[in-house]
Amino acid sequence: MAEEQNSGCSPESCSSCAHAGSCSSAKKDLKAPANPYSQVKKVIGVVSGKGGVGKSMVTASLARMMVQQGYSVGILDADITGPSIPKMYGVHGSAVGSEAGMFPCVAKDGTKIMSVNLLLEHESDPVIWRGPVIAGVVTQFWTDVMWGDLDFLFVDMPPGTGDVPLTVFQSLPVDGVVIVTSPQDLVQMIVEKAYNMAKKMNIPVLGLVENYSYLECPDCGKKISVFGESHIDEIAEKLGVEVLGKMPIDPKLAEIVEQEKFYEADNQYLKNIIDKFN
Ligand SMILES: Nc1ncnc2c1ncn2[C@@H]1O[C@H](COP(=O)(O)OP(=O)(O)OP(=O)(O)O)[C@@H](O)[C@H]1O
Repeated sequence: MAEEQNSGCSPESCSSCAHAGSCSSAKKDLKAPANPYSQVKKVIGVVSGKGGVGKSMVTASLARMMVQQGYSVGILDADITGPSIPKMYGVHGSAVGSEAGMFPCVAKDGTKIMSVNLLLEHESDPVIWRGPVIAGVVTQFWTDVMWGDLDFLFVDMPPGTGDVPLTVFQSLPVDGVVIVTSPQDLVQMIVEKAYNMAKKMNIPVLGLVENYSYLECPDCGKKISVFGESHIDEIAEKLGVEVLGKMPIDPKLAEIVEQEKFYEADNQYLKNIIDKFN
């Protein structure tokens, strides 16, 4: 249905319009206010069209890289039903709050983390909430958490294009998204879904990261394409975005996650991204 619009004005010039506030053609800003104790310079979303591609691994790797560059960094774990960030960093305490809001937990390398796992009585408690409740909690991680001064806040999104990514794109001032994928069948369609969602929401796509690209034989150095040949370069070209990195299956990274010591990780595969964030 066509929206009523005052003649002679356009939504773009609302601020100087005498009808501002009453005109239904005005674009509604659904952004939620950050907690007054948060000054976040850049919000970067990490998304994937489907689960299990190593999105949390990429989120934590990006965060870690920026910490290594001397930036102050936070991770908002928006993967409410499958949170994995705190465990990767060996953070198991309960987040505490004051009247002004919640304090994020701080990992050994200074990364600030907020995740539903830091609020549950037992980490193994399942979160059995409806979509809108989950989306509300993610918004509260922005409005109620006192992030302090951050250069970068990375948002680890749940896979897919459901309620939570929609809420994050609408409610948080996301500066850009990184799309994570793996070299498998249907990858093009899945990447395009994530890409199209970001585009529809006017969020810049910073580029694509391919995870599980290959496995390097420890004896002869040969690269084995465990999940088949990569098509990421063709997809990136078609969409007009950059390939930011290709990550192999790296047993060292898997081990550091297993040991819950991601604060010591040194992921060299995504270094090209640093310039993208500055
Ligand atoms: N490149 C890699 N090398 C070795 N292990 C990896 C790599 N990427 C991810 N993993 C491991 O694979 C498992 C799944 O990764 P991760 O939790 O990042 O997936 P995810 O995409 O966030 O999952 P989901 O989207 O389903 O929540 C983890 O144990 C992680 O440590």
